Amino acid sequence: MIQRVAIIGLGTMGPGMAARLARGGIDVVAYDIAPAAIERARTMLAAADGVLDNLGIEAKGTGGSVRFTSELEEAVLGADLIIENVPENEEIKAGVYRKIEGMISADTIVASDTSGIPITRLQAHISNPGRMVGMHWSNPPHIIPMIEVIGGEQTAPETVATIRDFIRSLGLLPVLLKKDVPGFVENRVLYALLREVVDLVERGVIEPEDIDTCVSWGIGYKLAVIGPMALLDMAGMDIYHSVSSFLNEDLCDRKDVAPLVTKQMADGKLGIKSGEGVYSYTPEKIAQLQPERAKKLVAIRRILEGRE
Ligand SMILES: NC(=O)C1=CN([C@@H]2O[C@H](COP(=O)(O)OP(=O)(O)OC[C@H]3O[C@@H](n4cnc5c(N)ncnc54)[C@H](O)[C@@H]3O)[C@@H](O)[C@H]2O)C=CC1
Ligand SMILES: Cc1ncc(C=O)c(C(=O)O)c1O
Repeated sequence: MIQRVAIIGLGTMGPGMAARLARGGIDVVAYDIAPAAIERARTMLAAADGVLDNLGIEAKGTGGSVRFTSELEEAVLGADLIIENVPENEEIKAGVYRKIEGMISADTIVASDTSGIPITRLQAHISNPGRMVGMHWSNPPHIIPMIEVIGGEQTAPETVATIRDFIRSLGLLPVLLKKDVPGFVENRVLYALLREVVDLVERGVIEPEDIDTCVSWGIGYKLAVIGPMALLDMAGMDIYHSVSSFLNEDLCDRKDVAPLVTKQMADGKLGIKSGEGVYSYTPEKIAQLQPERAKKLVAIRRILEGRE
């Protein structure tokens, strides 16, 4: 029974994850190497809690708790589950595993929120790899209920089953992968789409604002209700066969990072986190955008769950 969870890493994903776990009655101790991240996380946690109220997510039992600490050992002491949530860099993740394995019992489950580093690779950096599993949340983690569960080659079946059941106990949706592939499933689909989108903008086929409208109000809107495999049945496999017979060979299949992305990185234009990316963001715009997006995601989710 998982009752106490340690979250290591409080950046984009950590605070929302902590809020959602606590709402599920879990006691969370959250740590970050950067004190500023811990302070920022306190504000983000409060905001996420407000969104969970708007989502109508009731606290389980008497509700869980979230405590922040700047001491790694305090975070992991007595934890039933460790969620590693540090930058998408294998060496940084490996460093965390090396640090904590002397602090936790050999059978404490260590779950990585990695976006796509194969769990089999991460397992090479921890003792008793059978207790390591992928637990890939989606951003924003307090709103998106689907969590991918990925076993590496050495992950014990009972580890996968424990995390699957834990996610279900929170009222969330575990999706179990049959194979440990780079990017897992959600990000392989997302990155195939993003590769095509960036290519179309880069080639001057369409403006960023217009492709956002096209995708959000076209396939994005549809896919929220009708999954891609079900969409094949709705469109007709014959249509898909005909169109893919000429279109597949024309789709972007680049194996490198698009120049547009490389330039944005070189210019420090990372997006909301740097104030400018594809679009520009003032602090006021950011303060308005995130609750506005949360409100829309909440409304859509209520409808998709048949609660409206
Ligand atoms: N940003 C996103 O949309 C999503 C990210 N992920 C994955 O989750 C993980 C975390 O992603 P983000 O929250 O976006 O990263 P982030 O870069 O926003 O935050 C990472 C946090 O980890 C902290 N950190 C760095 N080294 C550390 C260490 N050794 N010990 C403790 N804390 C340390 C940093 O101070 C920072 O606060 C990554 O593996 C990422 O791929 C998963 C789903 C969505
Ligand atoms: C661009 C991008 N990359 C990774 C992830 C998740 O791992 C997300 C997301 O969760 O939305 C994303 O948007």
